[in-house]
Formats: sequence, structure tokens, C-alpha cells
Amino acid sequence: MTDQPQRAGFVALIGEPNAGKSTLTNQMVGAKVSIVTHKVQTTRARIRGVAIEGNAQIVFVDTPGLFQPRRRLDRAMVAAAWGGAADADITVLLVEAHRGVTEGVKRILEGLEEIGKGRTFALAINKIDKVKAEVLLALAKDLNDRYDFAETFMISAEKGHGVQALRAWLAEQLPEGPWLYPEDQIADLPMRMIAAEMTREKLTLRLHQELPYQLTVETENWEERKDGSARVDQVIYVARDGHKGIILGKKGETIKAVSQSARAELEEFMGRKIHLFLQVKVRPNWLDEKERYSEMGLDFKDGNA
Ligand SMILES: Nc1nc2c(ncn2[C@@H]2O[C@H](COP(=O)(O)OP(=O)(O)OP(=O)(O)O)[C@@H](O)[C@H]2O)c(=O)[nH]1
Repeated sequence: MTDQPQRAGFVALIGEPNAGKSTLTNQMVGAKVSIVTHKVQTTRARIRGVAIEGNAQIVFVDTPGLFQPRRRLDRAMVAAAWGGAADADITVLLVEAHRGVTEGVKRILEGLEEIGKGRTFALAINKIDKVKAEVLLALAKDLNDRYDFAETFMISAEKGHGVQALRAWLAEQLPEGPWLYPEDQIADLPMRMIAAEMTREKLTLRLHQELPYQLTVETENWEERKDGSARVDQVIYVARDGHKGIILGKKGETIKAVSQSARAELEEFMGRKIHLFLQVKVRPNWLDEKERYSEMGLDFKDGNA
């Protein structure tokens, strides 16, 4: 650390499916935090990973469900996802070099026109290893004619070309302020969130309509064990005492079943043994906390770690 001020903020990665968002996150964040999920699209913005660049903490967020509006429900999700991009400090649009300006890219550009005012959008043309230089330059010009990007980067997320320049630039753009996550939690943050989402998903599957509104799952503790397994402690927060019984079920049947299926899925995902411990607690004021998170530009309290 130098005596430069600390910086921190959210960077949203958007792009068509397969544009390379996961690969890019992995490169930016480093192997340790590279576990990325394509699971449950329930939250408005999900944390993909946290990168440190000098004095800056860059939190990469995803806007799930952005580009596959199939049903009405999905359309509502698309609107929410755009909200996620709008809330980020910087949004990076990933375009695949060899596919160029597809219909999907055009739709995204239209979206940028709508929400773009006063916000920073950067362009990252990815997979440059797949095209010749002239094609690349023509595409960069074409895209910049269509939208006034703050900066254009040409990268290969897979091979790592240009990734460092992009990360350094992002770090410079972030507002000054204290880091959002303690350093010792960064490494397993995405994993904590994924694990919480898995439990929440199992609760939903089990309880359907009965699922109490205002329910959150948080991973409170993640402990690596010497034998290669991990102990994971989660709390299911409900708003009212009466909801507790619903989650527990008769003789604790419900929570037991949920715990078993969540553990099985987590073990499969991690490829190792997991000891999962679930607790149910009443936290009536969690709505206020939710607001606090929204103020930070994120609405990830549901299913958050
Ligand atoms: N040749 C080449 N392939 C790449 C590059 N970056 C990513 N890929 C490949 O593109 C495919 C999609 O990459 P992902 O990172 O999964 O894409 P994504 O945008 O996260 O996909 P979704 O989350 O499913 O929308 C993978 O097979 C990657 O290996 C690159 O720079 N060059």
C-alpha cells in the first residue's frame, strides 16, 4: 500500500452469453476467487469476484438474465438487470471480436442509450486472438460510432492479453472511499454467496408458496479443514417467529431435507466433502438492512452470503 487514497466500487460486466464474462473475471480476480456460477437468476446483481489493484478494490458484479427474455417474468428480470448495470460505477460491455455487431449487441447498445447518461461505459472487444488486426480496428470504430464509450480495450480474456491494462484503468475510475469487503473475506466471498443461494433454492423447491416472504440465507462461516473438507455454517433469517416453524417443518423434517439436498449440491459443485450446518433465526428488521445494501447500488441481500 502506498499513501494513495483507497478506492472501491462496483464494475458490471455485460455482454451476450459466451462473450467471456466468466473468463475475464477469472483473469482479473486471480485463480483463488475464480469460482463463478451460472446458477439461479434471482438477484439483481451478483458478485462475480473481487480484485485488488494497488489501492483499489474492484467488485465485479453480474447482471443476470439480461439477454434471454423468453417469458414475461424474464422481461421483468431484464428490466431489473439493467437496473444493476445502471447502479454500477462502471459498466464494461464485452463484445466478441469475431462475431462483431450482432443483433444482440445492437439491443444492448440501445439499452445503453436509455440508461447511459452520466454513467461510464467502457468497451472491451474480447477474443482478439480469433481475428486479424484490420477486422479488429474496423469493429472498434464501428462500435464507437454507435456509442460514445469512455474507453476501448482490446483483450483476450483467455490468453490474458490486455487484461492488466483494463484492470488498471478500472481501478483509476473508481471513487475514493474505504474498501467494501475485508481482505480476509475476499477469497471465499463468491463461494459463500453461491452456497447461500443453493440453500435458498432448496428451500424454495421444498416450500413453494409456503416460503416465507422476507427470507434470507447467509453463510456466516466457511472453514477449511485439513482433510480437504469444509465446514459451512449458514443462517436462514426470517422476519417473524411464526415463520421459523415453517422452515423447520414437523419434527425438523423440512430443514433436514433442505440441508441434505443443499449439501449434496454443494459437494458436487466443489468436488469435495462439505459439512453444512443450518440455523434459523428471526431478524425482524432485515428490511432496513436491505435498504442499506440498495444504497450501495446492490440488491443482493436475498441469498447473499
Ligand atoms: N479464443 C478465445 N476464447 C475465449 C476468450 N475468452 C473466453 N473465451 C471462451 O469463450 C467461451 C465463453 O466464455 P465465458 O467466460 O464462459 O463466457 P460468459 O460471458 O461468462 O458466458 P455466460 O455467463 O454463459 O453468459 C469459453 O469457451 C471461453 O473459453 C478469448 O479471449 N479467446
